[in-house]
Amino acid sequence: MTGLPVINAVPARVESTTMVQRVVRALYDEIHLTPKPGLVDRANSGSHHDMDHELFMRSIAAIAPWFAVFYELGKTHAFLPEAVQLRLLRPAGIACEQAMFQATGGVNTHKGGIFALGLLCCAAGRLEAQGSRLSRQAVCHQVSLFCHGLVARELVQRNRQASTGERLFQQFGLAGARGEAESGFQTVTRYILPGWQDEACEERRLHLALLRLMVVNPDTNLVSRGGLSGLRYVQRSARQVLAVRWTREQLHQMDQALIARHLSPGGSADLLSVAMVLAGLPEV
Ligand SMILES: CC(C)(COP(=O)(O)OP(=O)(O)OC[C@H]1O[C@@H](n2cnc3c(N)ncnc32)[C@H](O[C@H]2O[C@H](COP(=O)(O)OP(=O)(O)OP(=O)(O)O)[C@@H](O)[C@H]2O)[C@@H]1O)[C@@H](O)C(=O)NCCC(=O)NCCS
Ligand SMILES: Nc1ncnc2[nH]cnc12
Repeated sequence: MTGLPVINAVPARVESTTMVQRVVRALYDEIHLTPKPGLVDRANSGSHHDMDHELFMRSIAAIAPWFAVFYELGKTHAFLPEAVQLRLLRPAGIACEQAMFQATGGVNTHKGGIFALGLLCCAAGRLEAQGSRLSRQAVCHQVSLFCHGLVARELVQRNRQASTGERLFQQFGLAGARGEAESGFQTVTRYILPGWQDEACEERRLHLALLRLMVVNPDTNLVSRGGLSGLRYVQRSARQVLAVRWTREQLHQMDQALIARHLSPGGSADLLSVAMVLAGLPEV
């Protein structure tokens, strides 16, 4: 691949048409959403001392062009077995992570987002090269086929504990981003998309989806920062907010509570971007 394709930042309010544009739009919409309990947004840095809104914008600009690469790799290898696709994708995924780290001075802003959204772009490229229509089910099924056996290969059998995810699997049996991808983003398709239209207002729709994700997602970020008690605290807090006709003030109060506990549901932020992309696809 000579050079990187130019991806213009999606102008505000332009309806995304391609999967790559949907993904880049979702990354911008996620960081724009404010407030987000424990997470970086336009108001504050949440529970992060090493990143802010501007750093996320720099990170998105650096990784955005790579989603077209992931899409093209899906097209190029569309007639190879799904089982080899992740191995063929990973070098580009790691190169994209390096572009992120270069843009952020070594801070991990979008590692999970690159993995999840990169897989979605690759799945879309494969399906479109095969002449198939994109649907939520078809794209998620492709991702689960790409990642079949990933948890067993990389987490169960792994004895060295290199990364956060690998350590947390050994300690708590949580499969993190790998398990979510291998399931075909089941947390999103089963618990978030069915109620996507429960709120008419776009901002409340995203807040509702994020709160619901915090209730159900076994977020390894929360566990790496606060153990299982940290995860349970966030799940309980989100459930309490959802029990009433919540307001932005309640979200702000939850934000302050998570910041005080240094808790950040970064995995749920990534899955919110996944949900935005999938919600834009036809169901079948
Ligand atoms: C496959 C990998 C991406 C797995 O990476 P890792 O071994 O670290 O495993 P996980 O921790 O499970 O996942 C990494 C990130 O995924 C997000 N995440 C966490 N839980 C979930 C979940 N249940 N579902 C989905 N996604 C989840 C999370 O990312 C977000 O949080 C990060 C920012 O928060 P912070 O607390 O500051 O994070 P740090 O502590 O700084 O992170 P560490 O550096 O310490 O880990 C930010 O990344 C958000 O995105 C998890 O951090 C990886 O091993 C891999 O293979 N990468 C190569 C790329 C690739 O293969 N691509 C192919 C397709 S393009
Ligand atoms: N807004 C955000 N804050 C912290 N971590 C994140 N990971 C993805 N989006 C994030």
